[in-house]
Amino acid sequence: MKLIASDLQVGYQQTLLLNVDHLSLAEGDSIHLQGANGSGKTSLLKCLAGLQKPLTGQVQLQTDWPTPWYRRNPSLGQVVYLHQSPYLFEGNVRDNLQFAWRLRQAQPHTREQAFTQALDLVGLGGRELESANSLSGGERKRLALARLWVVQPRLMLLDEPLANLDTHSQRLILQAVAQLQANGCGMIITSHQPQGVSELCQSHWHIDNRELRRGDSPTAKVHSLGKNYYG
Ligand SMILES: Nc1ncnc2c1ncn2[C@@H]1O[C@H](COP(=O)(O)OP(=O)(O)OP(=O)(O)O)[C@@H](O)[C@H]1O
Repeated sequence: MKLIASDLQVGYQQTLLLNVDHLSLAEGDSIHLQGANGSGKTSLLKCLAGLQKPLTGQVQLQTDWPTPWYRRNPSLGQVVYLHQSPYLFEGNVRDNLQFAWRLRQAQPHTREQAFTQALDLVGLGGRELESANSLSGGERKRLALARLWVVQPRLMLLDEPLANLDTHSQRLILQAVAQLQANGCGMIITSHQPQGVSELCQSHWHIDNRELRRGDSPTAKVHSLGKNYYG
């Protein structure tokens, strides 16, 4: 599975934030996306996730198998965007996982094990029945990641998952992300804190002067991105 974007212009009405000639995100890729505040990182991730329309250009999802007739949106449960301040559903912690489970194509008998694993991974084990609204900001982010882990997407777009977290929560989040990555999930992760994220990622992209560039070379404009491009 691969997301491919070409001739993309990201922005709002008359405001152009970012030009991208061509990019791809495939399973197994891991990319750290950086850029100044307001440079358009969130907007780019939203365009890639299909949550926002680019000004021009298109984003396509390439799969190795046909989408079943009953699945109107082929990216549902396959490409997941994690918001900076994740939205949690009304109800308890378990309800939030239950919702995510509907998007997972897995045997029903594996559900309880998946829930337990997901909550243990983010340090929320044993708190299934607590109201999601009563969780702290850091715990909410951790639950959102557990929810994402339950889905087991093929591609994920993580928007500042470490922002406003203490070091314990950051470590738990990075651990869960690393496990998804080990399962082959491709990812773009934005973070102003390179510590921990840089080590996880094989590629570094940087938004500079409205262009997407390789982080280690401000002159190398990104054309065909992904694992192979960077060798
Ligand atoms: N719905 C919107 N309508 C108009 N402008 C918007 C909208 N959403 C974001 N913007 C503007 O687009 C610019 C880029 O925002 P975006 O959130 O993509 O940047 P970012 O690189 O993720 O920033 P940060 O590092 O602060 O999270 C900002 O100036 C923002 O005000």
